[in-house]
Amino acid sequence: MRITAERLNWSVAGTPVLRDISVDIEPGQTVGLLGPNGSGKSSLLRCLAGLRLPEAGAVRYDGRPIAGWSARRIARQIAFMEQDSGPGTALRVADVVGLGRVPFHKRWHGADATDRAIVAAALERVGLTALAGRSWAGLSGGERQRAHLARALAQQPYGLLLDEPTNHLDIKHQLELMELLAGTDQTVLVVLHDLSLAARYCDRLVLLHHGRLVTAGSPTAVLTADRLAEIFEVDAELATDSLGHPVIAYRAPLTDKESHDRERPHRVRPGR
Ligand SMILES: Nc1ncnc2c1ncn2[C@@H]1O[C@H](COP(=O)(O)OP(=O)(O)OP(=O)(O)O)[C@@H](O)[C@H]1O
Repeated sequence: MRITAERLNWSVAGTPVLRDISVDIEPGQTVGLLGPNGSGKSSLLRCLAGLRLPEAGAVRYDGRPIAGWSARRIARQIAFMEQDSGPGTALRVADVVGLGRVPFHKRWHGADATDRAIVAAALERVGLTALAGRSWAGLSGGERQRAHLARALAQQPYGLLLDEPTNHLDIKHQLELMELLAGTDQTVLVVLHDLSLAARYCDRLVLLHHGRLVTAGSPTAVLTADRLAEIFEVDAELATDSLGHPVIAYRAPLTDKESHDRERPHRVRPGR
């Protein structure tokens, strides 16, 4: 599925959060959404998931504008895994993952054998089969994160929108998650703070700053030492490891002055 944001603008109490953002994610691509804290990544995902109504612009799935679509209709197309979301109830893990099947239930009907098989397969895919019967409340942060991914997979969506899904995951599970995302033929937009993971696993990267799109393109085109200095305010070195994977070594945070001294014309400033 192609997911498109077309000149999106969204603000809170008159303060612009997203400014004229256009992004086009081709079917089957895994795209990393990057940017410093507060740059608008979660807000953009929420607009793309139909949870925020942009003041201007459009969100399209396969070219069709989603304005006015029901939550159920959207949930049959895309799954959205939010940051640190959780039912916070006494549900079992399998019940939480089963919530991913709700958009497909017939009216007044609960889960059937097909739903249960899909939930079991999703739990297996994230390595949580053994915890299916456990109470949600007792899960660790990383287990919850994997269960949320299983819920999103159980939706069998055409598109996946994931907000920092590697939070709480140990390194093995981070790599497994990224391999799953890179290997799926679903369209994926994933918010990541780990720039090395993003560079290694994503087909393309989209970089936001102060609610604006700075650039979008291949990892090598987007992640340059100058951009890391100007946008993320760190002094960093980009290299390739012995396996050929891109790695970013951080030398130090930059002071405001040092970062401004590296400023280039493409730097996005608040209020412009
Ligand atoms: N509902 C809201 N009410 C008030 N301010 C909001 C709301 N949603 C977003 N914002 C503000 O908009 C800006 C962008 O927030 P957003 O959560 O999209 O950033 P982000 O890039 O996902 O940040 P982070 O990396 O810290 O998760 C922030 O300054 C945030 O405080």
